[in-house]
Amino acid sequence: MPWPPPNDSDQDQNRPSARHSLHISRILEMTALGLTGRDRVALPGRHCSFSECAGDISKPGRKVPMQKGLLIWVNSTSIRGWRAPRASAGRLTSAMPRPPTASGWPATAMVVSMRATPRGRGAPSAAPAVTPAEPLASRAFADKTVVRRASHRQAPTRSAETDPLFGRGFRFSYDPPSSADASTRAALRKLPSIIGITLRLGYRADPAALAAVAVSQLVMGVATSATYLTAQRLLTGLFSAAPADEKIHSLLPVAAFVAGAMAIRGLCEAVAVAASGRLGPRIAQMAQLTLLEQAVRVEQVTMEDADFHNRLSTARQGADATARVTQSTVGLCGGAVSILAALWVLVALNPLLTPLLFVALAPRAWGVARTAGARHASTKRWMELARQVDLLAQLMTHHESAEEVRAHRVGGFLLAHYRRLATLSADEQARLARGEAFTRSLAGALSGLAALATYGVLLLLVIDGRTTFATAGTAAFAIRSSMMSLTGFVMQFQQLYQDGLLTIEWREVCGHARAEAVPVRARPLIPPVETISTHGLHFTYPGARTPALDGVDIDIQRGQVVALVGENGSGKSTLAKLLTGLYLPSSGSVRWNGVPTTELDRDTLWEQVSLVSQDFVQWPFTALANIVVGRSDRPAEGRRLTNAARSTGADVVVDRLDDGWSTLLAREFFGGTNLSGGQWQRLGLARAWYRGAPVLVVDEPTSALDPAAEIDVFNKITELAANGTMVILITHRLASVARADRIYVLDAGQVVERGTHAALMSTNGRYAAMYRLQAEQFLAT
Ligand SMILES: Nc1ncnc2c1ncn2[C@@H]1O[C@H](COP(=O)(O)OP(=O)(O)OP(=O)(O)O)[C@@H](O)[C@H]1O
Repeated sequence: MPWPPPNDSDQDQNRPSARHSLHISRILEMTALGLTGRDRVALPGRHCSFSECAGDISKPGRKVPMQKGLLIWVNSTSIRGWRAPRASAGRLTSAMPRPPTASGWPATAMVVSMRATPRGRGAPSAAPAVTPAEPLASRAFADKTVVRRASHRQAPTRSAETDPLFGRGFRFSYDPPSSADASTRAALRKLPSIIGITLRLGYRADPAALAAVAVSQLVMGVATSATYLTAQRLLTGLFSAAPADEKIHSLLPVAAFVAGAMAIRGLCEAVAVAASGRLGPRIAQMAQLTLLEQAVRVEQVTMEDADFHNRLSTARQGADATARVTQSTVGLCGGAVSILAALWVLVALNPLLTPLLFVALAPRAWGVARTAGARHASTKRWMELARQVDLLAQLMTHHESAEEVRAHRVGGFLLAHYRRLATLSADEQARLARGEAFTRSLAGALSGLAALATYGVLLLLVIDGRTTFATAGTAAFAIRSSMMSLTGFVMQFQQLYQDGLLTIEWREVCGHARAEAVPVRARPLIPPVETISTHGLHFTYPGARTPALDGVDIDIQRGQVVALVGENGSGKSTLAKLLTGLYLPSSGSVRWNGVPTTELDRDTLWEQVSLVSQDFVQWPFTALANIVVGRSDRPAEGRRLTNAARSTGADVVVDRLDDGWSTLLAREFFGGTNLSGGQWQRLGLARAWYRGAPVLVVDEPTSALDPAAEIDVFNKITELAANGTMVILITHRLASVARADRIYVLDAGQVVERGTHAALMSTNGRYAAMYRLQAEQFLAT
């Protein structure tokens, strides 16, 4: 179907008006991608020229964060040479030709996947926008297009645009690894990189074992070549016309040499196996540690990104795979040494014979690379589905969901969805197996033909008299041996390539995590913390369309209790995370002692923070560990522990436990027990008290506490403030807020009221209304 000719609106760029100037700048921005105003673009429900669509998707004066996974179809091959747009415009992640289909899309259409790229600052800046009025349509459209693409590859798909359980949570990977990875060339190109990663890790983990492996492989190669060459001398001697006793006399040392060479080869093999067996686990351990070291340093906002999580899962597999890569590399080296030895022998015997070896080896090598590439592509594409299947299994077996699974009879429901998703996964495996079977049979058939051709040529060379029988026999022996080695080599290569791709992913994720790590700034925070303030603070979550915080100005002094109140979703917890440097502002600033958090060394900032978040961690450790983990960098201190437990009521909880402080608080382990919600909350508070930092942030600290405990905790919080602690308190219990030095009322990310309880009550605004509403609940009884 031909694209309609450009219409009048294309000319709008040439007639700028106040309204259109923004659109034109957008077009210019997109031109950086290789698009022109006349390129055709498909938006939900309509096709239009790019300039038209730019007019459609931009609202003058309004910046809308770009949607993750927005797909735009363009009939322009010029996009092949695209560059990433300017920093403000997010990042293009892939461009791939769309296959011609009967759906009316032209074969030249390109699919472009765009993703916001929050780089440490918590939110993407303005980018080529999706129309705010049509976000859901855009999403559905994106899903539909992806599913169409998937069906072209005959991969199993989800029938609906959004999954009934996970909504848009299920996506195919937008990276197109299948075509790129499933080729022999790709495999060979990546091999040095894979081996390089393993060698570097091996050198760091155990240089002695690495050296043992390398030397044994080298000696093995020499021994193998020597075996082949002496085989020729044996054959020549055997077929000579000399008398038998003379033959025996001359061939005995040769035979002894062959036996010695074989023994040395066997010994080297044993050394290689032992050394690589030691090396592999150490390499895997080092890879895991490297990944975890990077992961714990990554910005909070990146940790909440689903894509990063997917990649992290693959990378963890990649770290484990490094042990197998080590074994495969050793096996591969062994095979390669044999093949190289054979090659050397063939060159020495008759250089004409060398191409025969390549002919014999090529088909299998091709088959292996193709199969491994397809498997890896599938693993990447279906990573999210695998996680979701796993999650459903966990929900059915985990004790935390057990109650509701039974009481609400959710088991059957979950099982049905598990079956549905697992079937998709099984279908994908079956599809892969079919492809693999085809590739293998083709490679096998080609391999057989190649062997036939090889021996045929050898026979012809003998018949022609171009080579002796002994030389041909040795060549046949070398080729046969190297083909046998090749079987091992091929299997090792397949394993190595498959695991190696995961290893490459490991390295890339480590690099990504390093890039997204909380930066180490030169400017440390100098205690004591006197003030924390925000100035025109804006924050938008990556991928969100509306800001969570929209121009917040607050000021907190040392020794004050400041309360943040407001309706659900008004931005209180988000503000707390920005105040404590867990997120960085999208714009505006958060300042500690006047220094923006973006400039501060946040490790020194976090030194000053005790945090009890809404969903504080219930560590599956002992009661003692649950408290002292608050100051894990120091040995446990008895007096500090006693004070923290007494101040928060955790001592009463621990007294009732069978093993006191040593009681394991994890039902899933032997001897473990669990606590009630309120008991856990006391422990969470005790952890923060034990940490004893000068800035205390408590987000709904008493939601599960009984009334007496709640009053006690608020009294203790007031005492802490009196001793100089800065307290940021988030709660819906307004009775507890009344004593705060200052109250900020948030609504839709903005501070709408501020002041003391008395001042806010006298203004009779939103706070007063909420307070009276709560008070009436008591008075009504
Ligand atoms: N990790 C996140 N990713 C995307 N959006 C988020 C995230 N966390 C919160 N939001 C959104 O940000 C807004 C503010 O949320 P926040 O948790 O700060 O509200 P809150 O005032 O603490 O609410 P509550 O009283 O229910 O705890 C909400 O619209 C919420 O949906």
